[in-house]
Amino acid sequence: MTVLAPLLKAPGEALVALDFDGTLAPIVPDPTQARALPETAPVLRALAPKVRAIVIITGRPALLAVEYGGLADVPNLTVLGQYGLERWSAGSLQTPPEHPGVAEARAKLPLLLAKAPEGVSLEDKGHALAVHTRRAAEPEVALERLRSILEALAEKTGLAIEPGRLVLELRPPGMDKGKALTSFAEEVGAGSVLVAGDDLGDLAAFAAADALGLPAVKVCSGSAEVAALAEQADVVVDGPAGVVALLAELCEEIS
Ligand SMILES: O=P(O)(O)OC[C@H]1O[C@H](O[C@H]2O[C@H](CO)[C@@H](O)[C@H](O)[C@H]2O)[C@H](O)[C@@H](O)[C@@H]1O
Repeated sequence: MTVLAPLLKAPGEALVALDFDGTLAPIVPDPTQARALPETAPVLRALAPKVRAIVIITGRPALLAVEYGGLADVPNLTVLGQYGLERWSAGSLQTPPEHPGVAEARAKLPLLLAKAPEGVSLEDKGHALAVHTRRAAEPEVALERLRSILEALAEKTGLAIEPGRLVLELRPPGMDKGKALTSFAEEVGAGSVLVAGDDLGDLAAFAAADALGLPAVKVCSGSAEVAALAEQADVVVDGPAGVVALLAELCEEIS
């Protein structure tokens, strides 16, 4: 029996919830160069009319996920960006006012990062600040060295630390992918859910999928970098190519 069976009893009620980086877009050294695999948008366009809704829940700003995914013309698609703070659908973006701690952290970070190893970079997402170490010579070492500095800054500015794949983000507290998934599933009246992710931030979405009490399929986009998500998954696929293949299979299985 296919792992997709929980969705196939009433596929028109299924909510398909997808992460972006590492799940639809292969991980690359430079965050500005990440792009969804070219098969992604066509598969989502074909799947959209067959399911209740498709939602992308991402740490990225919603507009960037739409742009980097080539997703602007996918029908029935909502993008919840910045871990659920932002919402994009049908070409329109809702975004909240900036948390005051972000401006404070933005002002302090250049000095704090002045002595960071070469290759450490800052991604300013407006609502959050991400410190990346993937391009450092020793990425894990650099990340550990920065952890206590960034934790202290988060505490001082009222922000939360979001750990990810060779990244530590300072972002407003209070929202996470689990809360975003729960409220969206309730809003659309989902009868089942497929949730796919690759990183620690997706653990909350996996837990929310369990807590909804609906038939659910939790998909881990596998990598050597994150073990915790695979342990919670119903199925581990081979990175973004495996995710898009599974979505194509779902599309085909729904007659
Ligand atoms: O929730 P997601 O869609 O998974 O976004 C999480 C963060 O992903 C991005 O960083 C990751 O991908 C980069 C590009 O492949 C990679 O260079 C980096 O090492 C990864 O951590 C993104 O840059 C962040 O803003 C997202 O929050």
